[in-house]
Amino acid sequence: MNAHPSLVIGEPVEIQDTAAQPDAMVRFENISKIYPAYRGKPGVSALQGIEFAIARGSITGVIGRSGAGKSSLVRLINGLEKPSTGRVVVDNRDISALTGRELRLAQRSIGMIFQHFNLLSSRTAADNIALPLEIAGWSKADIKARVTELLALVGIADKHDRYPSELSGGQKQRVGIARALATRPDVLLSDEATSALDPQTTRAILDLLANINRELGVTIVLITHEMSVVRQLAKEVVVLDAGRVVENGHVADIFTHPKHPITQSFLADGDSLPVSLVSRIVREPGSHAVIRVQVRGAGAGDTLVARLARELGLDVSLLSARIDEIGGQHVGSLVLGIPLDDSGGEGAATRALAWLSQYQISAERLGYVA
Ligand SMILES: Nc1ncnc2c1ncn2[C@@H]1O[C@H](COP(=O)(O)OP(=O)(O)OP(=O)(O)O)[C@@H](O)[C@H]1O
Repeated sequence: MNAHPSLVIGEPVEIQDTAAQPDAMVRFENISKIYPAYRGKPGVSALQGIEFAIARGSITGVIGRSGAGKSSLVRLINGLEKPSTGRVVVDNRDISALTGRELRLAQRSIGMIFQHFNLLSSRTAADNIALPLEIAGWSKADIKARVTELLALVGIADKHDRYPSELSGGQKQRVGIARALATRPDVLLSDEATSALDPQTTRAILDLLANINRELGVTIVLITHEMSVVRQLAKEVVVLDAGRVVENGHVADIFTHPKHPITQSFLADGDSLPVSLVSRIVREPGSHAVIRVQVRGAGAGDTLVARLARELGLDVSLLSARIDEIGGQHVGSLVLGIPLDDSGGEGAATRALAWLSQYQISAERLGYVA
């Protein structure tokens, strides 16, 4: 029933022979999570019948609408929450059974990054990164060496003595990533880590996470409500709805043949790009700047590319186009390639963005293609 043998999802619940999954880093076994009634508030059944595994070294996206149970699922992985039924096995240990010192030790091998970074404002970047090492009892000399290494790894070696208030959102998240990796975890949990960042910075942070996965072999579990984030980074995706896994498998399979209405609705959100195009978009200047234009209304986009090309005298390429009819309106997006100048300058792309903005057409720069 599943496209990928390491992901086994129940609906109805299919109990996996765990011996057949020697490479599972995280295994959810018959998990449910019920938050009990509290001070007159009714109990909440946040997760039911969760049964799947996350392969060692993989990048798995967990996507769902608000309240679907994503944060509950991720807090079960690092033992911040206990399941109401079932076990969560991380690196062959039942983390749900651990308490006290044993749990704290296990948590050192599971790093986490957050939407709002969760840095201490009174500490410099270096001292924020040092914190988990201080707690783990490392010597001052070892901490100093490790922090220098981590700052370089996340590309902010020059921000050692900066306070969070002196850093951009992307730089703060780099500090958060370095802190999460400090104790050399096997698993990195990302809870909406790019939701507060602009598209360009999001892309840079996702590239950094991809490098970390490739170079350090860290298993990444990525919680998000944005399909574009899953599409850019994850190889596997798990779609959650109302506490249940409704679809899972390879990202490319799920995106080309979404079966569940929730998955289809994520794809219709307008931020979707063909997988083949996403894999071509890079951050370093290539031959064309890539600009996504949102179009809306009768005949949306029909003449836009031709007008843009004619009025600005540009050789505009249409890299992708998607127009849906929603409630009788045409809504969609065009992805355009605008050639860089001979010297690699972005004058043409800047003029195109100004032209679009003059007509109140919303547009964003996604990166470059070679
Ligand atoms: N500590 C808690 N006590 C009671 N109910 C909770 C608690 N944490 C989460 N819930 C409830 O459990 C359900 C799932 O919440 P959860 O935060 O896991 O979803 P989510 O997909 O991460 O949502 P969001 O994207 O809004 O953060 C929701 O109905 C939520 O109100």
